[in-house]
Amino acid sequence: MVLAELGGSIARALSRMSNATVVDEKVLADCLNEICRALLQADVRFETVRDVKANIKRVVNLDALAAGTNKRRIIQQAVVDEIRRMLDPGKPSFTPSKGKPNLVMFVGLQGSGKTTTCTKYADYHRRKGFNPALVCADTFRAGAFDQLKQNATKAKIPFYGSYTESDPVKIAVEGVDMFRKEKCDLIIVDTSGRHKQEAALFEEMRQVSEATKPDLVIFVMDGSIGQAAFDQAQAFKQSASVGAVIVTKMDGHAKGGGALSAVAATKSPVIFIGTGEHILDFEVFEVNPFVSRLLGMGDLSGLVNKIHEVIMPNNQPPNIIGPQLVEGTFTLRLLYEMFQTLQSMGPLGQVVSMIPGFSAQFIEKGNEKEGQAKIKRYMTMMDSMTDAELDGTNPKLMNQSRINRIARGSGRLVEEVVHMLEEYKRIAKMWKKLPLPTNNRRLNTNRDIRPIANAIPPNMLNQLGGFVGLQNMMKQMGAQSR
Ligand SMILES: Nc1nc2c(ncn2[C@@H]2O[C@H](COP(=O)(O)OP(=O)(O)OP(=O)(O)O)[C@@H](O)[C@H]2O)c(=O)[nH]1
Repeated sequence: MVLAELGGSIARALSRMSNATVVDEKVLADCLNEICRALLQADVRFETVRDVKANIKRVVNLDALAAGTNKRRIIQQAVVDEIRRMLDPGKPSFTPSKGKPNLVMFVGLQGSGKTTTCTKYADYHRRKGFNPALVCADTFRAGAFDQLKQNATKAKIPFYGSYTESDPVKIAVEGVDMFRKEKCDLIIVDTSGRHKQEAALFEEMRQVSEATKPDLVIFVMDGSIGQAAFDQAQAFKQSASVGAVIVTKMDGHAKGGGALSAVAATKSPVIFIGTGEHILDFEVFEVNPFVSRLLGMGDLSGLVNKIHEVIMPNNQPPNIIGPQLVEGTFTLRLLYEMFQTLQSMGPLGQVVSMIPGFSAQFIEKGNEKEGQAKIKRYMTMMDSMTDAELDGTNPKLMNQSRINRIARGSGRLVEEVVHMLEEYKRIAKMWKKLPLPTNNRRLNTNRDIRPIANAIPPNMLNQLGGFVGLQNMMKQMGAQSR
């Protein structure tokens, strides 16, 4: 089960519970069983799943809830909180700060994706304004230096290594000295891996670490090993004072959820995840926005960041979050305009899951072409709608004869129109649920929310209750500023 499927299964279980006529013990038990099954399938440890279930049950005591309490919302919140808790090590990581000589050492087993990840990490920080450099202290694997050299050259990042020197400590010290003199503010040392955890590997890591004194040791781990990540992360943490973890190969692997929760259980913070072989297949990992995206609840701050950071380097954020909300209603026209903007934005997969209502499954990684085609199909069907239908707020408007006409007009099947309308209703429902503003004026000047407010069109911002409304909404969605 890939991550998107795990998120989809949990979201479906919640939606079934939400749609039940009466929420009683049986409905709650069915919902929890379904969620536990999905977690176990993603290779989350049995003990963790058992705790997740027990904690939710403790919070949601249906008998003790006063009449009129919104049980659905309480269950949903309890589930979201528990998934977040499961992935949260409760410990922040060291983060490099600009202008200081930050030194970061990468460790991990052979083939975990360490060398590839070093370059992704360097490139990510360069885009954030750092001046990074790479040192290849992997003298164990023949070809390691060539690989780093190739990656670094492609990414235009300075590198240091040697074909002849066999002492990793010597190379590390020389490389670090050289880049310190060149005033690089993020020096990344790639160390050797081994096929398995063994004394020689840990001894080499200890020596390189002692000689260079890194500010942070990052352990790179292959996410496809699932819950086995617990033992591996624990062993590295104890032997190499690991301060942060990067989990790779989270694309298309069944056990990613298990790996993430297992690492959290060792109280090591996961700071990034690798989602492919390309240099940009690299995502910041923060628990709250990650869980929101996983469950199709969106991640507005991540979305705006992405727009600023990668897709629109000319500083002109596109109007993706909502061209105009008509009297607070999420209409088909709004969805159409959102699709229009999305189509002009290039790589879709990562971005789409940040929009509330779209899960990672809407456009799966590696299936972007199919995702594009789906959006095109939806838009063709919407092109056959009247203005009244596109702007309509009455759910009964779309009767059978209108659906038949739209299918005929767009050359698509009736079932496809029905399916598109169902998707629209689901997304609109999610938007309706976005927490609404309160009048807390004290929060008016939070500069972290300002860039997001700037990226949202004025009419939309008004609908959300202005700056303060947006601020409250982001807080309640659990989004964090980055
Ligand atoms: N699908 C996928 N492949 C990845 C990811 N990260 C790395 N890889 C691939 O995994 C393989 C191993 O990566 P390397 O960077 O060579 O691994 P390494 O840990 O440096 O290996 P050693 O230098 O031998 O210790 C390469 O083919 C990478 O392209 C990822 O996030 N997703």
